[in-house]
Amino acid sequence: MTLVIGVDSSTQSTKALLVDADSGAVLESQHAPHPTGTSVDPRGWLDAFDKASAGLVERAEAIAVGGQQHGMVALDDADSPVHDAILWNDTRSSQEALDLIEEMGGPAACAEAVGSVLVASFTSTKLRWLRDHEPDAAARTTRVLLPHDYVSRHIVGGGDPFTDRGDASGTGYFSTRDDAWRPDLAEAAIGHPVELPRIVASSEVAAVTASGLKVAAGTGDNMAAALALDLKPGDVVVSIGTSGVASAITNEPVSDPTGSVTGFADATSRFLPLVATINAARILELQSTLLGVDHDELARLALAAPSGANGLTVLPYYDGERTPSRPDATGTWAGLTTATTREDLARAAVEALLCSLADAIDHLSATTGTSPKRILMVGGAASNPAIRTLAPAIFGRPVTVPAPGEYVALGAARQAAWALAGTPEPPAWAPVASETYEAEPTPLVREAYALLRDRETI
Ligand SMILES: Nc1ncnc2c1ncn2[C@@H]1O[C@H](COP(=O)(O)OP(=O)(O)O)[C@@H](O)[C@H]1O
Ligand SMILES: O=C(CO)[C@@H](O)[C@H](O)COP(=O)(O)O
Repeated sequence: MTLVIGVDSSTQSTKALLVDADSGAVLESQHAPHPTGTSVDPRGWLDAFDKASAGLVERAEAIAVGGQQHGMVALDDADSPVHDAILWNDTRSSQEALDLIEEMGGPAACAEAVGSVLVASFTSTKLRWLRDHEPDAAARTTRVLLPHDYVSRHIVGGGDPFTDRGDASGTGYFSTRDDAWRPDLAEAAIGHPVELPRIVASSEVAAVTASGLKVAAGTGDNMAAALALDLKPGDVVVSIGTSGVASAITNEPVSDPTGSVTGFADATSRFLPLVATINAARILELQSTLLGVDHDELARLALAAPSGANGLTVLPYYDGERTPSRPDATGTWAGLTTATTREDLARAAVEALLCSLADAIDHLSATTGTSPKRILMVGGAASNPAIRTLAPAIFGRPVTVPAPGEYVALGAARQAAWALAGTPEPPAWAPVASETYEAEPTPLVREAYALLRDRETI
């Protein structure tokens, strides 16, 4: 049996899967936590990789890493980080995003140049922040990597760094349309030329370790999930991890001058327009903590309350928000009374998360011009019974939930198997088992949410 490893170096942890390259069957799975916060020492991810892959690496022929998108890993000429990695969900560079957009000629010109209108998530805005707030660190920066590139290079043990078009398209210095770096934009962001990783196709081996392990290009986590789920045009994936995401595959690049939809490339030769929110699974985590319950009890409470939570509505932009672009936002609760119950509080939190994701699906449909034929739901919080039960009601459509699994890591494993085979198309693996949930739509919940969303302006 030929074995490959797929890795997900995500916001909260590293997950590693040992997978049969021919069938896609997952044989073993391990994980290790990441340092917490939105600005972290990236070497913590290397330690997590070492722990999560221990005992698996020796048995595999190839490996690939899917990683949280956008994070800035700025290195000096000795390959040491000049600063903590600033992550996709750190909003400190929101003003820098506006400055860069203006320098590029406005939102439409920016979307045309790099596929997306910049927000604080994009790597280039973090480089500009470094230039203006940590000039010594910026001056020492010779090379800029993305989180997954940094882990891949650790696996190889040095050498020329590499990445792929999918993750590169989230930097703000890559042209999705032309499929090429825009080194001029990286230079404009940080103030001097920097070395960028070589771009490698998913079907190629990027490097080979001293022990003979083949390392594929790797990609962004959302691109890896698309590869695992074998997405086709018309499918929409909703992912509920630290970030909330709605994404779809298109054959042509997408450019949205309003900035709601980012025009990413995927890990094949197609495109992955995507809407991302900063607040997702943590909305439920916060609610569980405040109520003093675990995930299952939160679900039980939420399902025991009526639709609309007796008039209680939450705008869940707790940590600032990216879509809509409200970097300074905090959460807002409306409709609390002395009759409000614990059940209502749980229900309102679940409905808020789903309404935010329903907005994301609507943005995606409006920009791609197609309504979803199928909605797939993955990510840590997709296993929550209240999320599964209420998602079809809030989205107004059936929702298909693949069997619980690490789909980013599985997509990375499929890329590793693809690079090993060197074929024009990825290996054909059996479709993942899934269950479809249906419910009567509850449009009044979305109407109440939209009123609150549009009433608040920060
Ligand atoms: N049953 C559940 N109900 C709600 N949230 C859950 C459940 N299981 C896991 N989560 C949440 O999912 C998140 C982790 O999901 P994951 O997709 O691995 O995130 P990331 O990729 O951002 O690291 C955590 O915030 C965790 O609390
Ligand atoms: O910023 C984005 C997408 O543009 C996020 O989706 C990150 O890629 C982090 O993903 P998770 O760790 O939450 O899965």
